[in-house]
Amino acid sequence: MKKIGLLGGSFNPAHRGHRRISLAAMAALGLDEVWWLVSPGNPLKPAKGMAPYEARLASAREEARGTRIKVSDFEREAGTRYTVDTLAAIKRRYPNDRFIWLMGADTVAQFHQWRRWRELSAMVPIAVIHRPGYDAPARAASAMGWLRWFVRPLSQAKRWTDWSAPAIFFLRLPPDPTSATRLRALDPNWHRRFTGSNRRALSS
Ligand SMILES: Nc1ncnc2c1ncn2[C@@H]1O[C@H](COP(=O)(O)OP(=O)(O)OP(=O)(O)O)[C@@H](O)[C@H]1O
Ligand SMILES: O=C(O)c1ccc[n+]([C@@H]2O[C@H](COP(=O)([O-])O)[C@@H](O)[C@H]2O)c1
Repeated sequence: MKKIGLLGGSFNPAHRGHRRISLAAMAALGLDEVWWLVSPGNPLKPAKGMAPYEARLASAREEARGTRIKVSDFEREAGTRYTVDTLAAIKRRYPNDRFIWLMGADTVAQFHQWRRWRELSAMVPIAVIHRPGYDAPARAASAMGWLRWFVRPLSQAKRWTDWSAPAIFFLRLPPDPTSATRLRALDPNWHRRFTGSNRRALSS
């Protein structure tokens, strides 16, 4: 049995924040691996401004290099877009492994808009990762009205495989202020580095 953290994201582009929180979560939760599930398209985000899938995947591979982070195109392969469907498919395909869903505190505000989010919460434990500026809004989020009944103390975090879902806790890791929004503002054409002839030049 492997213990695996799942970090779903747009990775538009992947950045040092993703890498840092994944490595810190690995240590805090005793994970064997973290899988970055590169989303073909977040159902709640506009397609406009989303770089091509291959570029996002390539940026994630570069950022994850040399670690136990595995970059996965599972959602593209399985044809799933909603996390509840992705988790069902992953659990079917890897019945002997244990999974925990990792998400930054900023995503909790919209969690009540995710498809069948209560059902999703009953499928795997959830670790909410500290993100500067988002912790208080996360605790006050709409979904927390229900999820708060299932909050676990951080002191039990390493024993998450003993828990039955729903189970959620707030993981305080060294904060990292990096965001893809900011990186896109600095370099709107970041994806060119990972596409077409540039990509071939880089890898040769
Ligand atoms: N610096 C960070 N600290 C904590 N969590 C983060 C950080 N960056 C990203 N995450 C989390 O990683 C997951 C994937 O994030 P995503 O690919 O959307 O990056 P992002 O920087 O949040 O992008 P954008 O600014 O475009 O929304 C989400 O759960 C997000 O909350
Ligand atoms: O399942 C849903 O309804 C749903 C709605 C919004 C976001 N998600 C997932 O949330 C993860 C984070 O997305 P993002 O774009 O904020 O990086 C990613 O795995 C998305 O597929 C999932």
